[in-house]
This record gives sequence, structure tokens and C-alpha cells, in this order.
Amino acid sequence: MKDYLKQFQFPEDLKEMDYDELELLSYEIRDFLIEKVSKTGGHLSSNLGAVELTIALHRCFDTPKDKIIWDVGHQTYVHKILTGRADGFDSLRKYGGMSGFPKQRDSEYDLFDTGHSSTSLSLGLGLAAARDLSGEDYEVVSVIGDGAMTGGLAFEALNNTAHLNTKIIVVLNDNGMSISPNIGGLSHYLGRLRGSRKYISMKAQIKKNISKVPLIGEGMIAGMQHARDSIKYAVIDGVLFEELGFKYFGPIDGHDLQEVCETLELAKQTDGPVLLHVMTQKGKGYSKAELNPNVFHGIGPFDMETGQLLSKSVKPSYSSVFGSKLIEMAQKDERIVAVSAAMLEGTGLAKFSHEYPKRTFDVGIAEGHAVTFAAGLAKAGCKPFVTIYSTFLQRAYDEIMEDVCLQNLPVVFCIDRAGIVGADGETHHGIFDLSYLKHMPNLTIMAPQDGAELEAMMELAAKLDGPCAIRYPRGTAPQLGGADHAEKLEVGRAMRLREGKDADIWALGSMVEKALDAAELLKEQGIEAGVINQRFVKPLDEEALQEAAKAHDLMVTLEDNVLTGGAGEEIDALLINENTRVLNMGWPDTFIEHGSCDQLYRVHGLDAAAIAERIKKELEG
Ligand SMILES: Cc1ncc(C[n+]2csc(CCOP(=O)(O)OP(=O)(O)O)c2C)c(N)n1
Ligand SMILES: CC(=O)[C@@H](O)[C@H](O)COP(=O)(O)O
Ligand SMILES: [Mg+2]
Repeated sequence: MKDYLKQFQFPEDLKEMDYDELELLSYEIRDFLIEKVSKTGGHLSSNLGAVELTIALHRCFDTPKDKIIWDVGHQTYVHKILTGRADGFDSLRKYGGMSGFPKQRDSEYDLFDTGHSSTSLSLGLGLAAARDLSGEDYEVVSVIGDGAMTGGLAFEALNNTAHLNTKIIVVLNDNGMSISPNIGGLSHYLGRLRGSRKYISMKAQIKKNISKVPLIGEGMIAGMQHARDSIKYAVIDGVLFEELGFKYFGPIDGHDLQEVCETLELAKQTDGPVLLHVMTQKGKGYSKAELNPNVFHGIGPFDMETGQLLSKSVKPSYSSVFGSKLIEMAQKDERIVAVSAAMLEGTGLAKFSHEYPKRTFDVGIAEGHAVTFAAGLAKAGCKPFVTIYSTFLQRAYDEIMEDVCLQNLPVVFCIDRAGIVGADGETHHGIFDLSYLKHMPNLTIMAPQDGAELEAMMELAAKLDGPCAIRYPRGTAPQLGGADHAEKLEVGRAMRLREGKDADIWALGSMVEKALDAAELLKEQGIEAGVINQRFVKPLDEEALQEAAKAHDLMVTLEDNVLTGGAGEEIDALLINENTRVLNMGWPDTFIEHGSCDQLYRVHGLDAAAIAERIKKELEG
């Protein structure tokens, strides 16, 4: 078989290939994706579903002059292959290697460093409006999934499109899936559209028959705008997009290269906003991913034959500890409900949703709505546990402030993926939540050192009358102290784990384990460092801090958050008049690249050895 992938360099090569050759290329790309991602891990099923669509897009448009924006960007592996980066897949998502998301630094074909959902329409509209102002001539194409289309930002952009009435092509890549099966009214609506293939075939049939009419046939077609609209209104109910000012094309088979290419060409020739509804299968071409597209949405290295993960942690993750504990609590307290923004599995709520389907609210990719919806639940007497990744919760800043904290409503924010997350990189590290939450009045903020403490904090949260946030990292939950240890949990109280006369390390959450390890390393060098499990960022344990400051020349704060606006900043302010030095350790004011968590802590001086070294140097002055 001709190895197209090897010959292949850049998108213009696609224009020289006929549909048969393009189809052979799509087979090669699928084999390549499965083989490479099975070794490195990554986002597989979305990329398998986008093979033909991506080939067609790069064939029909003159990239990078024509602009293609990918929503979220997790489905850009094929785009990377077609833009000269096939060699990067051996280092996919590894420290110093190729990112799994679009990166401007990597390629002129990557317009934005996307990673958060539902931005592609707004970004595309901005590009189109600027193009119109400058009089330049290029196409703008926003590729958005059916899941991302449920995000509020996408609706805001759809609304604005009619107003701008600029030329933009929106490709709605509809596979019926978000990470889990897609939810909500729009998803049902798209499902009906997917079923209305009749519109495409009827329209084609009518055009074919009429064009046979001698002399007047073509004229009739042109003049049938009114008839076309009435046919359209009659045969498809997909007028939502038409009413929003788009010319709607579809639904078409997103795996039929010729159909996609021809429809894209039609879209190019059409004035004004166009929405092309493409139906694809998430996981296409790899049976295990076809059967379980959610499992292979984001997956670790796996055995290609069996589809099984090559390594599985035996210790429970923080997410699974959270999910199991919430089930146990919900059994005793019927006020408890769970709210998720399209991340039931990732946040450990899948089992809870099976046990308590009526008390589980998956609102789609809609974090702002999730929070204000939870405020409504709380106002009416429920005890909502809103579980959202730290980075995605950024979307709900105003709702947390205005609809929950200002109202002083008893909403519990379970902030998963708080801290460095690893391979997803800059767009996904949860290292800003303390900075965007700490200044919100009425909010209690806590971080567990291990699984047992997470459970204790959840119990405590359920008893609080006002809003609170519990933040915990991706990955396995250590067991540092026994369950009794967690029972001594009191709001605003830290817990001393180790005495030490030379320095006192105030560690938060997942950094407690590193602080204990660092203290051991320092002890080997004759330095006695105390370790305190800070537990609460708000309210601070001011009494314990001031007491510790009086007894130590050096106070160290340690957090898995950026220093700017972090927990350490509060401690600085509190101890400003104490006769002690404060060393703040956390993430610098920048976006942290991708890599394994261990590598990132090491490279950025936040692993135990570096912490010990830094404290030693500070003491030596
Ligand atoms: C603001 C935000 N919330 C949640 C996510 C997590 N997330 C990444 S991809 C995805 C599902 C996207 O579904 P869709 O757009 O249909 O793409 P598909 O994977 O089906 O191709 C979700 C929820 C995110 N990236 N950004
Ligand atoms: C693309 C995206 O945003 C999600 O798939 C995210 O990568 C999931 O992260 P976890 O793997 O930490 O659940
Ligand atoms: Mg989808």
C-alpha cells in the first residue's frame, strides 16, 4: 500500500489527491493515531471521529491563510499530522514534547492556545470582524463539537452572529457525545436533525428533477428560494440556526470525504454566516473506542489489542474518595444533591448518578449556569455539592461571587484538579482557584492533606450554613494521618504534624506530603523544620500563625497555587509586624507547561528535595 502519510508534508499536498487516495490516507492516519496514543496516552476517540473532517477542511481551505479554529482543541491530533507534526507524537503531552492541544508556539496553523470549551465561535467572529475591517480576504472556520455547543459562550456568539452578519463558516461536529453522552435540549434537537437526512436527499432530488426541465429548469431553481424555505420548514425542524442568521447545511456524513468536501465548497460560495452540521462517530475506526467513546476520550497508555490501560493505580483517587463519600452522606442526608458541568466521570460522580439519578444534575458544559443553578437549589433547602475542575470553575467567577457568596448560600464547591494536573498543560492546571476565590466574602476555603481529610472536610462542609470550597488535586489520594486525625477538624484551625525549631513549614493540601518529606531531608542535614497542615485558607488560623512566628526565625508557606493571590500572601500580610522572615513557595506568575506532575514539581523547584534545599539556603542567609 502506498504510504501517503510518509510522503505527506503540508495541507496543499491534499489538493493533489483524489478521494480514493484521501480515503487511504484516512486509514493510515487512524492506524497512526491508535498506535501512537496507545503508547503516550491522550485524547483518542475525538480525534478518531475527526479524521475525514480534518482532511477535508485542510483540503478545501488554504490554511494557514484561511483560519481554522478548533473548539477545546483536544481533537487536533489529525490537524497536527496534516500540518507537518506527525513526528511530534512520540513525545505527545510529555515534558518538552508536543502539546495535546493547539499551541501558537508550535505552528502557524495553530491560531489560539485553546483548551477550554465553547470559545471557537467568539474567536472566529472576532477574526471575521477584523478581516472585514481590514478588507483582507480569508475564510474563517470555527469547528465546534455538539458538547461544546451547549456552552453558554457559544450561544452568546450565535446570537451575535446574526447581528454581525459576517462571513463565517461554523462546522458543528456532532457525534452525540460530550465526554459522556451529550445532554440537554440542544442535544435532543440535534438528534432530530441527525434523523432528518431526508432534507438533504429531498433537496438534491428536487434540484436534480427540476434541472432536467429544458430551458427554464435552472431559472426555476434560482427562483425557488421561497419554495426552498417552505420545503425546509416543512421537512426539517432544524431552523434554529437559520433563524439565528445562519444558512444551515446538513446534516451530512462527516466520514464521507467527498460529501464533506463538496459541502465545504458550497459553504465557501455562500455569503454570510454558514453552519455545516456534520455527523461523526466518536472513536470511529477503533472498535474499543467506538463502543466506549467516553473511556477513550482521554486515556492513559493502553494495550491496542485489548484496549486495557497499561497501568492502573491501586490507590483510590481523590475523585473516587469524593464520589464514594458523597454517596455515603447522601444516604443520611436527603438534602444533598450533586451538580456537574459535563464531567460526571472525571469528578467521580458517575456512581453517585446511578445511585441517585434524581439528585444528580449534569447541566452540560455550563459552569456558570451550574453555580447559579446550585444557588437556586440551596435557596430552596438543598445541599448542593458543585463539582467542577479548578480550571473550568474559572468560568463561574461572577456566579460564585454574586449568586452564592453575596447571598451567603450553603453551596459546597468541590474543586477537583486543583493544583498542577500534568499532561494537559497550561489550559488545565488548576493553580489559580485560591487567587480567584480567596477575596470572596463569606466563603470558607479548605484543602485536605489526604483522602481521610477530604471525607472529614465534606462532612464539615455539609454542616456549614454558608458557602465553602474544598480543593483537591488530580490523582491518587495518600493516607497521611488516620481517620481519627481527620476527626479533629475545626473551622479555621490548622494542625501541627511535626515540631522543628529552625523553620516552620505551613503546607496546604497536597503539599503537606512534600513538606513532611522535605523536613526529613533537612533533618539529615541537622536542620529541624516543623510542619503544619494548614487545612484552611479562609479563615486563617491566625492564633497558631502568630504563635509559630514568635518561635521561628523562618516561616515557610507551601501551596499548589500561584503565589499571586495565593494562601501564602495572606500569611505574609498577617505576619508583617512579626519578627520573622516568610518564605513563600508556590507557582510563579506564569502559565506552566505540560509534563508529568513529578517533572513539573522538580523543574519548578517544588519537589521535596528542592523545598529542603531552598529552606536550607534561606536559613544560611
Ligand atoms: C469550560 C470547559 N469545561 C469542560 C471542559 C472539559 N471537556 C473537554 S472536551 C469536553 C467534551 C466536548 O464535547 P464535544 O465538543 O462534543 O467534542 P467531542 O469530544 O465530542 O469531539 C469537555 C466537557 C473543557 N475543556 N472546558
Ligand atoms: C479535553 C478536556 O478538557 C478534558 O478531556 C480533560 O483533558 C480531562 O482531564 P482529566 O484527564 O484530568 O479528567
Ligand atoms: Mg461531541
